[in-house]
Amino acid sequence: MTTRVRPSNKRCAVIGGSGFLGRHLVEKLLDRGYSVSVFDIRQSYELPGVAFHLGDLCDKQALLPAMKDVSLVFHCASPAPASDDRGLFERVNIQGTRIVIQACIEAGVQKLVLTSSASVVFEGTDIKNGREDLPYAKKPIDYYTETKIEQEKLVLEACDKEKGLLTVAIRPHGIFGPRDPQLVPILVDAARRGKMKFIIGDGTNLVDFTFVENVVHGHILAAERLRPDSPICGKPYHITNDEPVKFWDFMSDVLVGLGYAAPRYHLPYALVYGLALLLWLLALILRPLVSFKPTFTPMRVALAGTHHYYNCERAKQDLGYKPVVSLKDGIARTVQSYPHLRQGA
Ligand SMILES: NC(=O)C1=CN([C@@H]2O[C@H](COP(=O)(O)OP(=O)(O)OC[C@H]3O[C@@H](n4cnc5c(N)ncnc54)[C@H](OP(=O)(O)O)[C@@H]3O)[C@@H](O)[C@H]2O)C=CC1
Ligand SMILES: CC(C)=CCC[C@@H](C)[C@H]1CC[C@H]2C3=C(CC[C@]12C)[C@@]1(C)CCC(=O)C[C@@H]1CC3
Repeated sequence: MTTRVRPSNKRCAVIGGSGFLGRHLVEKLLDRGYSVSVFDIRQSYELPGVAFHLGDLCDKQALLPAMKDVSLVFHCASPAPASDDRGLFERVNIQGTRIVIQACIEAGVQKLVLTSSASVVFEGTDIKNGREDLPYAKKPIDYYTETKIEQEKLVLEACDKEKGLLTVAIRPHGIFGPRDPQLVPILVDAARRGKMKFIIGDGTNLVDFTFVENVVHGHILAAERLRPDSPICGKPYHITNDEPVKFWDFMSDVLVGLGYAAPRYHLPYALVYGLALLLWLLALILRPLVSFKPTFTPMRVALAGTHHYYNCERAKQDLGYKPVVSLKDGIARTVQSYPHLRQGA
């Protein structure tokens, strides 16, 4: 006779646990006494108390062992937005998420916390203090966002008290912090190539950037409050630093902190957006002959030149969320963590 071990509520799995956010989440979960299984396509570190399971999340048979005796699953895996590969995003974020949900049900997992994105409502035009009830973008800015929308819908619709699976989605925005492979490295690369001299637009557009430990805090609060009788079941939550900042001030603080000059010269938004669109079209037409990846994509120009900041009152009310690290401290800790990206290093 086989006895099924009752999943302990301190055993969890982190899908995407080798990534930037995933690893910070794993570290905090360990601090809080959880034992953690990581499921990822790669292993990027080793830590006592963490069991790694390597595989593609689209493969249910590979996923199931990572969910054995686990009551809580965090799903924070996704291909990087910069890959711009529609087929890959659809396979991993949509089909793969269906498989994650099926695996959770089969393995008897009780709670699934998805890392979604605040960008699921962003269409490239201003969002000021956006709440969770804004409609999903009808024209998402890229394939990544298009598939993040479908992914979030799938996870929230899977919330079913009768079947015993409770779900919630966290929507962070502009995550930054130590070990981030995107924001600071892209910025420094642009600065080193002399492309960070210009401010797109008048430089007053406000944006949310969120220190990674605040994003982790939001995930853990959501997981611990997810119960059959709680109002959070099947809902999305914005998690930000709750300190909207001028996009170009944030970029300047990071650049200056690393020893680079802050951007100074203004370029009209419409001109840069038009040029980025032209370059993107050119890259598309020439793709069979030459492959080049422009730094200025329409999506990046929209992110750099519009307001996009979000209200996180719902998370404060329902999750008891409050950022644990201020923007100023987050920037200082981030800058300190990249000695190899300093000017002259
Ligand atoms: N960074 C940000 O500013 C924001 C991120 N998010 C969301 O947060 C989550 C985490 O992002 P972040 O930590 O930045 O991303 P990372 O790329 O650092 O982490 C994602 C991890 O998932 C892995 N992965 C990708 N595809 C698969 C697959 N098919 N099977 C198993 N593992 C896979 C990646 O491996 P590999 O690196 O080899 O691809 C990587 O280790 C994502 O869902 C993202 O959409 C939301 C808002 C903002
Ligand atoms: C708030 C939020 C969603 C941030 C996302 C992070 C990235 C998309 C940005 C990180 C570095 C940024 C950057 C640009 C656009 C947006 C980022 C990629 C530029 C390409 C914008 C145009 C420039 O002048 C150069 C910038 C380099 C850095």
